[in-house]
Amino acid sequence: MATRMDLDGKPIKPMTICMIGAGGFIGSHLCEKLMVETPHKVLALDVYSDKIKHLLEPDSLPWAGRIVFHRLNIKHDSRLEGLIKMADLTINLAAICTPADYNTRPLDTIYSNFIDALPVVKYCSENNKRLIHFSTCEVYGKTIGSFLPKDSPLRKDPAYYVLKEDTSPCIFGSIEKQRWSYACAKQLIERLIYAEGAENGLDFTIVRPFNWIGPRMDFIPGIDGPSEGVPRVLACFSNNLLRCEPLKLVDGGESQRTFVYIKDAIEAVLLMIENPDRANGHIFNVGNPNNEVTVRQLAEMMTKVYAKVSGEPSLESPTIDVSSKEFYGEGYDDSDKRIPDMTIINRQLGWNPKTSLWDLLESTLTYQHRTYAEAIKKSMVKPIAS
Ligand SMILES: NC(=O)c1ccc[n+]([C@@H]2O[C@H](COP(=O)([O-])OP(=O)(O)OC[C@H]3O[C@@H](n4cnc5c(N)ncnc54)[C@H](O)[C@@H]3O)[C@@H](O)[C@H]2O)c1
Ligand SMILES: O=c1ccn([C@@H]2O[C@H](COP(=O)(O)OP(=O)(O)O[C@H]3OC[C@@H](O)[C@H](O)[C@H]3O)[C@@H](O)[C@H]2O)c(=O)[nH]1
Repeated sequence: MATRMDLDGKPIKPMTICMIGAGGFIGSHLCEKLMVETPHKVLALDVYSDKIKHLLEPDSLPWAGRIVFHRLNIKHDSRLEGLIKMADLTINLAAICTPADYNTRPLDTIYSNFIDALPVVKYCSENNKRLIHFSTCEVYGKTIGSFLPKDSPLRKDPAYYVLKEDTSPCIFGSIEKQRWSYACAKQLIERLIYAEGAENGLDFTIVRPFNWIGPRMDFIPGIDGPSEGVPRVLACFSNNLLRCEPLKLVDGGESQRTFVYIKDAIEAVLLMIENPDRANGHIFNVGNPNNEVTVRQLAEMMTKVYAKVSGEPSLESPTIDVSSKEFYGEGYDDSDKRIPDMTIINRQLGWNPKTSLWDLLESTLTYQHRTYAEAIKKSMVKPIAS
């Protein structure tokens, strides 16, 4: 492998990375990228390894020995500090991060996103180790524009909705709207990390992902996850399409999101890993401002793309409305609009997303169809009554 150069033309020394939550959606893509394109070593920590099995076995893989899986729960495992000490850099991805949990399991959500991350920050700070911590675009909460009258012309002014790391406020709903338990816990851990940087010199980077999507995201209920489980929207809609059911639009599907392809986003993370002088001390939005849709438009586009990749006709009524109370339960609330400002990541790392929403849905739904269609068909064949 040729020596890799950083953005300032300096050779990059191979490093050891302690990746917590390596077995999840983002972790699996990051591990893959690090194994295929770099000489870095990964200590991969998670309670699950299914999504990175293809990187761990067989022993004949070209990167064998550069990735080692440690099955552990960071809530209670004395090996954590030792593994952080063995590494040059720690990346913390571990979290409960599906909205269906925020209002129904608020304690687990707060513990997972704040309390369980505390020792990771502490061990990094005490041992002078660099930390890349995964936060979320949800820390912005609702836009300022959402509080303006519906017909206010100011709603069209980007100053009222574009989300900027260093100037936008964090606006959450009331305490009984437990949806915000996640965003609030993430915000407090960001503040703690920032304070460790300011008071104790911790070298940190905070990542705020804006709806990264792609293969291996979450699970398909009843196939590789619980039948009653509610994953994030990509997997919910994929599940509906695979089962030829209408896609459920929560509260009319009016909320807006920008979606970025996981492979584009992982490029940004690799730049952070390999350019510490440019990434340390920064908070980065990572998203694709050009891929904005309402959830209803997402449903319509996914329906069209799925018909194309599966060769199956779409339903006559491809969507159905459902209230948030019915779908998520009491205490749900929503972010209205999420457009990331890209100035800081562009200036520091020169990163820009490349893939259009149509293209990323085409590759992702091709994967979903190839991976799940047969299993779904089998699960839907009802046993004949004797
Ligand atoms: N995917 C996105 O678009 C997105 C958006 C915003 C923020 N994020 C943040 O990025 C991070 C990763 O997200 P993801 O989409 O890969 O989620 P994910 O659920 O697929 O991955 C999280 C992983 O962490 C592991 N984990 C959780 N608690 C653990 C513990 N106590 N000990 C060990 N492992 C534990 C889980 O088993 C899982 O494999 C999270 O912090 C999430 O909040 C993701
Ligand atoms: O079947 C569904 C699922 C979801 N939705 C809607 O689709 C939108 C997106 O829902 P997602 O489940 O992807 O989650 P959100 O975008 O709200 O939050 C996510 O954002 C960033 C991360 O921190 C987390 O991964 C998650 O909190 C929401 O408005 C939700 O109400 C539907 O209309 N139908």
